[in-house]
Amino acid sequence: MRLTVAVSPGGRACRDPRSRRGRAGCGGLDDARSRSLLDQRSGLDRVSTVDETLAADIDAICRLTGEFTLRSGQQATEYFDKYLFEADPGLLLRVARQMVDLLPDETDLLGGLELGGVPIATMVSSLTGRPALYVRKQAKEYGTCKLAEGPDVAGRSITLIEDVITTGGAVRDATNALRALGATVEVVVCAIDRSPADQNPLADVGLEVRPVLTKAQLDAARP
Ligand SMILES: O=P(O)(O)OC[C@H]1O[C@H](OP(=O)(O)OP(=O)(O)O)[C@H](O)[C@@H]1O
Ligand SMILES: O=C(O)c1cc(=O)[nH]c(=O)[nH]1
Repeated sequence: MRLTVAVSPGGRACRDPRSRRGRAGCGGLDDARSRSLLDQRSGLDRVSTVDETLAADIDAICRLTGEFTLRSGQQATEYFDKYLFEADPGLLLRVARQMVDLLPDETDLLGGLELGGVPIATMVSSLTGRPALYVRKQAKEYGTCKLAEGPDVAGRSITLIEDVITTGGAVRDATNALRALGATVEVVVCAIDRSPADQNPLADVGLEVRPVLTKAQLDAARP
């Protein structure tokens, strides 16, 4: 089943993405229809295709249990292996389509964070026609010596594209680095936000987090 709904722009601060995502059955998305919906993206009203089983499908393929050390140094008994959805072309496309609706209109560049944000940013770039940027953890030490690979970032508005947010540390580092290069960075769109509910882990750097899926949604989607 495919549903089409009208939504208003905004992110974690001004709308609850849960309100437009459910759990019950949904088949594949129609390419021509989605393209035509994307073409309508302008102004304040957006029309989205709701993917009702995305949370369940992502959870089923990505959630691992065990003992994991996270990037932040935290210990966890669960880990969302984003590469398991990114390596699946259908799932990657479905996540990217949901991200399209979360993008601020003023986005100049889609900044995919190394490594897991890169394939997502590339897919979103392909869907929207907006250029991608590939943001390294550290600048290369040879060749162009760039941290952000792609177009020049000075004076551009960059929306960050991330796979998973836990503490927000990786996104904070990228935000600070890009701002130091002269970019405007105000929003991060992520596939999975597993940070504590109802807190913005990036409020300290003035960044709005717009998740496709939260940990609570993934928990709720479990059979
Ligand atoms: O919000 P944080 O506490 O910073 O944690 C989330 C970050 O940790 C992972 O990075 P990692 O370096 O493991 O990812 P990669 O495989 O994408 O390089 C993930 O891809 C996020 O970038
Ligand atoms: O915090 C992390 O490092 C992290 C958590 C997670 O669930 N998945 C991931 O790729 N990284």
